[in-house]
Amino acid sequence: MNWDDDTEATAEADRLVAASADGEDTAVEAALRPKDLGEFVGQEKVRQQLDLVLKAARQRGATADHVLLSGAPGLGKTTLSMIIAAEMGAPIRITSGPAIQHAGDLAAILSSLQEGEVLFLDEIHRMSRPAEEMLYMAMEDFRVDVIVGKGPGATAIPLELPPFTLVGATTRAGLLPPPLRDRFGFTGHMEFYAPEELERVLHRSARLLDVEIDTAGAAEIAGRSRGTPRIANRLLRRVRDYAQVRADGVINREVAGTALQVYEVDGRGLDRLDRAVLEALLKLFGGGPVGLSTLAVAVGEERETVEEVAEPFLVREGLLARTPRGRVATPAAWAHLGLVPPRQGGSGSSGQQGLFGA
Ligand SMILES: Nc1ncnc2c1ncn2[C@@H]1O[C@H](COP(=O)(O)OP(=O)(O)OP(=O)(O)O)[C@@H](O)[C@H]1O
Ligand SMILES: [Mg+2]
Repeated sequence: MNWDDDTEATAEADRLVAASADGEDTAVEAALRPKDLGEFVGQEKVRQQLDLVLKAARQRGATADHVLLSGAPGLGKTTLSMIIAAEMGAPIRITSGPAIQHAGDLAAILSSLQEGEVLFLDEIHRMSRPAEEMLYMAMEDFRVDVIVGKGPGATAIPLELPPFTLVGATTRAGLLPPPLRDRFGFTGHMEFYAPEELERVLHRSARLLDVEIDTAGAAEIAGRSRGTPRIANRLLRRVRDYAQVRADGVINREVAGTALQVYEVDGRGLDRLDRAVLEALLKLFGGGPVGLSTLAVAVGEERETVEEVAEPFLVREGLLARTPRGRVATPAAWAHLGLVPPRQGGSGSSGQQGLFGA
């Protein structure tokens, strides 16, 4: 089993720009979740495809095919699973891979499903092996074998299940065994959101939270939200606090910008840790290449924290590259911190090339 994302979650926990949910998110997210496909912002492809899958099933009066949703944390997988149930007019049962360690746990859930019910299985890549194998048969034949007894006397009692729709969610589609992946009729890959889409999310959330925000204010927050609605909504709540205490309650560009400066989230969504990593790389190591361990010591963080918490976003933003010789800053990193890269030594003609040569 793969438990390695636990370290990441702990190290991430106290960050304002963490993509994973914290306690406060969990409390307010239910209120901010779009309730149907029409309200769900962005993800045009997945939305259109899903719309067809669900409409066709409804027309046939059938249960929808199993759906797999994959994508980074906070992009709307849980939200979409609830929308699927709502669109099908079906009840939804919510559980997760780590909660199902024994095949028996899964058998209990499956055998109590109603016809047409949506079973949402979050973090499906973290299910135990025996449960996974039981799921294969349940998905394909709507049947499970319940094993009674132990050893040579054990018998398998077949149990018919009502047709149901499994909606699996994973942040790591690559970790799913192919036989499991193949049993989904439809796979939706969730992408990071464009700034304009996040602006729409923000205007909608502001309306629900009853706070006034103008176009420029929403744009300011959207640009710092790392392509992720969950982060956009969290930043909105912090900016709302600032607007309430220090301004007249209205969120405009200046209020949003100043508030996020207070919380150390910069114009591109980098926080203190991200900037510390970049600054060390540029100022202490001339832009690299430098080894991960050295870089971690320089910023006073664990190796894993730098690698799993800070780097993925820096790489995605094209600010940092991981090369076989070590970590290297890109020209965009120098520009972002307002620094000038040192002239490369040697022939001169190798210039930038030297920075990226592996
Ligand atoms: N397309 C969207 N339109 C509007 N709001 C969205 C959208 N996607 C996500 N959100 C908001 O972002 C928050 C996080 O979404 P959600 O919980 O569905 O993410 P997730 O992909 O399930 O994350 P995780 O991987 O951590 O489980 C929710 O509060 C939801 O309101
Ligand atoms: Mg979720």
